[in-house]
Amino acid sequence: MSELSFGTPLSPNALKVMLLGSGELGKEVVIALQRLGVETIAVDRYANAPAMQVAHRSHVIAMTDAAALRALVESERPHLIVPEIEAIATDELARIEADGLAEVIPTARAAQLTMNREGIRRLAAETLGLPTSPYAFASSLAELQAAIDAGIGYPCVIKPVMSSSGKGQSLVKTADALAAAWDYAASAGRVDAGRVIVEGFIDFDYEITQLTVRARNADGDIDTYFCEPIGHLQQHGDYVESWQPQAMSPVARQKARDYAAAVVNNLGGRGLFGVELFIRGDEVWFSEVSPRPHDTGLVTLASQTQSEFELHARAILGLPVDTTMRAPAAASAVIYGGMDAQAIGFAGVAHALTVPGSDLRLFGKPESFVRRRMGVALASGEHETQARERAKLAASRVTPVQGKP
Ligand SMILES: Nc1ncnc2c1ncn2[C@@H]1O[C@H](COP(=O)(O)OP(=O)(O)OP(=O)(O)O)[C@@H](O)[C@H]1O
Ligand SMILES: NCC(=O)N[C@@H]1O[C@H](COP(=O)([O-])[O-])[C@@H](O)[C@H]1O
Ligand SMILES: [Mg+2]
Repeated sequence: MSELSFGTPLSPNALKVMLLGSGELGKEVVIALQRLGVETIAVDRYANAPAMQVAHRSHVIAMTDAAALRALVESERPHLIVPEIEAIATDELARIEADGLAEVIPTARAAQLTMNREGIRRLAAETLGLPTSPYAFASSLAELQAAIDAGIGYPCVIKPVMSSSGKGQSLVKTADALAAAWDYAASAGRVDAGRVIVEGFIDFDYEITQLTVRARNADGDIDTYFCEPIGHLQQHGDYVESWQPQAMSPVARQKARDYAAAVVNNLGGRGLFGVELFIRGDEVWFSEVSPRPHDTGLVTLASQTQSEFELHARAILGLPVDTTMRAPAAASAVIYGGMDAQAIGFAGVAHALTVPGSDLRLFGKPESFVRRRMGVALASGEHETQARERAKLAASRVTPVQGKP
């Protein structure tokens, strides 16, 4: 990489970073960048998104619109472009990178491959030979049925190729539920690409996110760094609780690191990656990877010396990183909106924060949905059980309400 020079925000020598996607994860990345004197530009599909509330300025565009994306990058001329969500015109990012307009984090190719489940699954399973669930892709209900009949079988998991946080995802146990799953994938993904992945169901003991960082070492070369494994619980394909560290057998722990390294080193570039893995005994399956901070990694705000957001900021800026923990254990528990309403309030915040070792993030999303993540409770503890109990107790004390609490 060419050396990035740090300057003064809002001046001609500013080091400028543009986030594509401005949710809760981007908000923490912006805060980390601001602390290092970086000028930040937050972009999303709607106004007053969380990261927009802390960035120097913001823009509302359709990020899947290649022309709109190009025009914005040409007018802002950021040094780095940081994808934050799974709904971006990544082919245009590749052109922007090829034209030398800006550097895409971690690389435009990584953004392209991971934005679509087909790209990353074929890379991991077919190119790198990592164990994954059995899978097939389908562009019609008939193709989907044929793939299941040809060997995937039931139960299986059906997901739109472009989606995240479980949007459009179904667990299908019998053939009569298939048509509904196809329709749901088409209507509820982040982008309707008219295509789904169907995966054989893996009956795992537990699942983890292996946060892995590609960052410069003291000699200026890129090294791979691992965080302690993060265990998590998912409901409807969306995370509800996470904790760190997750206890693992030595064999599974080493496989997790090996698989994570294989994937992130193929994707290349600099930054933090969230590698999702399923574990049963000493067996490990690769599931997917985010080439950016991961929602389950919100726990690192309470557990690590440098949170996953600080690690991402440092890595992309070419700075050294420290992946050690600062607490014996920590946990996070999600706070959902629980209602469809604009500008909701939150009751019970002070009571929540009386839980020992607890902390809170309220994201400030302008609109709530029943299953929209609006905040997260964090807690440190002596061990996993204590940290999880504390985080869940703190989260349960925060009550979303209409209007003012
Ligand atoms: N093949 C599978 N077998 C068993 N469980 C699965 C399978 N695929 C997905 N799941 C469950 O559903 C969860 C969400 O799946 P996945 O990570 O693919 O969706 P996502 O929409 O990308 O979610 P996110 O953006 O939150 O990572 C997984 O963490 C796991 O708990
Ligand atoms: N699993 C990926 C993930 O958690 N992404 C995070 O959720 C935001 C979208 O939230 P929204 O759907 O509530 O707008 C994204 O912008 C990102 O911060
Ligand atoms: Mg996932």
